[in-house]
Formats: sequence, C-alpha cells, structure tokens
Amino acid sequence: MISIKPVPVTAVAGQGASGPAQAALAFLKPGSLQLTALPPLSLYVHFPWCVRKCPYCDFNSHEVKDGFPEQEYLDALRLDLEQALPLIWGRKIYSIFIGGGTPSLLSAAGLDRLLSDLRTLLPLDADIEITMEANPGTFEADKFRSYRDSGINRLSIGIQSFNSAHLQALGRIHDGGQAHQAVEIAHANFDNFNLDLMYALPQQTLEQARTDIQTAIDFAPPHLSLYHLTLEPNTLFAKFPPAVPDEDTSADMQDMIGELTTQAGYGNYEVSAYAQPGRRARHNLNYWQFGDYLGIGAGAHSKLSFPHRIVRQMRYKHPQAYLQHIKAGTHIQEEAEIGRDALGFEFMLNALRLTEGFPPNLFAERTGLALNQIGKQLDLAERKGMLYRDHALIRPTPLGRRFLNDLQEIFLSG
Ligand SMILES: C[S@@+](CC[C@H](N)C(=O)[O-])C[C@H]1O[C@@H](n2cnc3c(N)ncnc32)[C@H](O)[C@@H]1O
Ligand SMILES: C[S@@+](CC[C@H](N)C(=O)[O-])C[C@H]1O[C@@H](n2cnc3c(N)ncnc32)[C@H](O)[C@@H]1O
Ligand code: SF4
Repeated sequence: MISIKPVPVTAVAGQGASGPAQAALAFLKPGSLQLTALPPLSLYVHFPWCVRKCPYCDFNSHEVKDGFPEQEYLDALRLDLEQALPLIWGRKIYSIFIGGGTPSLLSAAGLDRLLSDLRTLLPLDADIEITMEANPGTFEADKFRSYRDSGINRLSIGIQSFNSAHLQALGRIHDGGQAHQAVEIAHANFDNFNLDLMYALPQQTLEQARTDIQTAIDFAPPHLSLYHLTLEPNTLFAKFPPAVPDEDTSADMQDMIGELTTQAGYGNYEVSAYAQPGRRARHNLNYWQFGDYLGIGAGAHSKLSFPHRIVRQMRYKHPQAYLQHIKAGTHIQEEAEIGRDALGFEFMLNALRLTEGFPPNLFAERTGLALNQIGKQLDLAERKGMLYRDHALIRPTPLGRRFLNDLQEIFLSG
C-alpha cells in the first residue's frame, strides 16, 4: 500500500502548460472524496493488431492486412507515457500487462525497446510481474527466449482449445499441434505462465471440453483462465450465431472444470481464474481489488485515484485515430470522474468476482466512502443468501457466485 504523499507540484508544473500536467493539477484540487491512501498502481499497454479478427472477439483488435507501423506505434506509446507521467508522479508500478490484440506480433527488438522505455520512464516495484499475451502461431522459440531476456516474466497464451476442429470453428490461425508446441516452448522458457482456454464452444460436447481442460492441466501451468464463450454484440458470432451447447451442458462443463482443477490443486480465486498456490495474477487481482491502472495505447482504459477523486480515461480506439491524436496530445477520447453514486457499484462489480471476497475496510480505502453508503444493499444481498459478511470479510456465497449478475445488480441501485 502506498500512502499519499504531497505530489511535487512544481515538478508537474515544470512539464509546461500541457494538457496532462494541467489535468494533474486539476485532479489534485479539493473534491468530494477523502482517500487515506492510494492503491497499488499497474500499467496496461495495448497492442491493437491481430493476424485475423476472430468472429467471437469484441476486444479492440484490428486485422494487420499490410503489416503494422511498429516504430510509429512504439514512438506513440513512449509519447503517451511521457504525457501521462504527471498523473502518476512519485508512484511505483506494481505490475505491467502487455495485452491486445496480439502483442506477440511485435519483433523481439520492438518489445525490447518498449520494455527499456518503460524502465527508463517508470519506477518499477522490485517484485514486478510483467505479463505479455502471446498467440500460438505468432511466435517461435527464439522470439520467446528474447521476450524473456527483455524482462517479460509471465506469459499469457491464448490457447482457447487444443482441438483443431474447434479452433477452426473459432476462426483461429493455429491448430492443436501448434497449441501444444506453444505451451511446450512457454514451459521451457518461463517459470510463470497462464493459459487462456474457452469452453461451451460451437458443437463442443462435455467429453471434448473435459479433454481440453485435462490437456491444459497436464502441462501443469501455474495459472489457468477458463472462459465460458460469450456471444458478444457487434461480433460475427452475434450476427450468425453458431450452435453452442445448451445451458445444462455448459453448467455440467462448469462443474467438470471445478472438479478437475480442484483435484489438480488449483484454487478458483475469481470467476474464471485458477491458480496454483502463490501464482495468482498480480495484475488482474489489482483490477478486481479496485486498484489503479494507467492504460496506454489505442483504446486502453485507465482508472486513477487522487486524494479527493477517482478518474477514468479511455484513449481513442482505432489505431489510426490514436496515432493521429497522440502528437497533439488529444489522444484521450473520454475522461470522467467516477461519481460518488457509481463508486460503490463499481467497487462491488469487481470485488464480488473474488471467491474469497474482501476485508470490509478495503471498501473505504479504495473508494473514500463509508461502508454504510452501501449498507442497505449489503443487508438485502445477505437476506437473499447471496452474500456472507462478518467483521473480517465480505464475500459472495455459492448462491451469489452462481447468480453473480443478480448479486452485482443489487449494488446498482445506490
Ligand atoms: C483479448 S484476448 C487477447 C489474447 C490473444 N489475442 C488471443 O486471443 O490469444 C484475451 C482472451 O479473452 C478471451 N475471450 C475473447 N473473446 C471472448 C468471448 N467472446 N468469450 C469468452 N472469452 C473470450 C480469450 O480466451 C482470449 O484469450
Ligand atoms: C481478458 S484478459 C485475459 C487475461 C489473462 N487471462 C491472464 O490471466 O493473464 C486480458 C484482455 O483484457 C483487455 N484489457 C485488460 N486491461 C485493459 C485495459 N486497461 N484497457 C483496455 N483493455 C484491457 C485486453 O484486451 C487484454 O487482452
Ligand atoms: S487473436 Fe485474440 S485479440 Fe485477436 S481477434 Fe482473436 S481473440 Fe481477439
């Protein structure tokens, strides 16, 4: 935990009368909240290109087509970070996540440059976790080794499935053999890595899902993210829905996942996250515990706390728009303070995803509000049997976890 120290205003002002420096000064003015300490601060770096757009994916990713402007984008990221520095002055970076899109399309030299820019500009925590997402089919063993040598210490591989027919139905560029190979290379080079898999895939049977999950477990990855495939609006799958397993089958898949992961010693610490002891994802945990994050790159989101307010930002999503705006310093498309009414809900939306819940004092620490601000909703959730609460913790009950959306909705009416 970082306690609030007076921000060196002269240093901020010394940045010149640029937008971000002025914003930093404005954010420091008295406001309606009183935070006693600032939360851990993570950095997210977005890479917005993929070889091909997957038909189920609603993340900010764009087909590369004729390649992507690597140097221009790396220049933009550096400029973006330099301009954001006044907002995070004096704070150490607790974790870094390089996500996408497909950041493993970056050349080894490009990634090395990015990491050395980050190290030059930011004070990093001694135990920092630096994750990078990688897609099977976009890397070779050599590139992996150089990512590690550049400072990446956690790899998150988008396996999705080991079954070639399902991978094809998902529009992926890799097959089952490449999925196996990717995990083997990761295993040989990284002590810490995560596998992303999805289940309830088009035409998938319970047995096929079991084989996929068991295959993943057999590699003994320190961390697994197992996502139920969702048909997101604005995707090809929403327009032309594939035949996916019915609700009963996907509930059976969920139960099977619970059994296999428990037997193998994984803790299901968040809805979709499973970790071996001591291997929870620092970066994601910080999001769920309503920590701070600065997001740089196209479409990246930030949530930043100041002594009297909490602010969200979003950068322009389309890579071209982002690149055009960055030089003028107008790359932030949306910026807003989170109002007192929304804060309680936003905290609970994240924290209720955690199986073990949270200590009651974390609410006040992260939102600057008293817990009785959401007292009525806590009572209602408890009466409905969806929430457990004692002096040491607040957590969802098994019923609350099963109907998480309904539980979260209770806190919407603040
Ligand atoms: C934004 S992707 C980036 C990782 C990488 N590009 C990849 O796809 O391999 C992060 C993860 O989100 C999950 N994901 C994406 N779309 C999803 C959807 N519609 N339903 C469930 N999970 C999804 C996938 O498991 C994916 O690995
Ligand atoms: C769905 S999660 C998958 C994480 C992975 N399962 C793990 O444990 O490392 C990661 C994705 O969320 C999105 N994401 C995360 N943080 C973000 C931020 N601050 N701004 C924009 N997108 C973000 C990115 O698309 C990223 O690829
Ligand atoms: S590779 Fe990953 S980020 Fe890219 S379109 Fe597919 S799921 Fe989305």
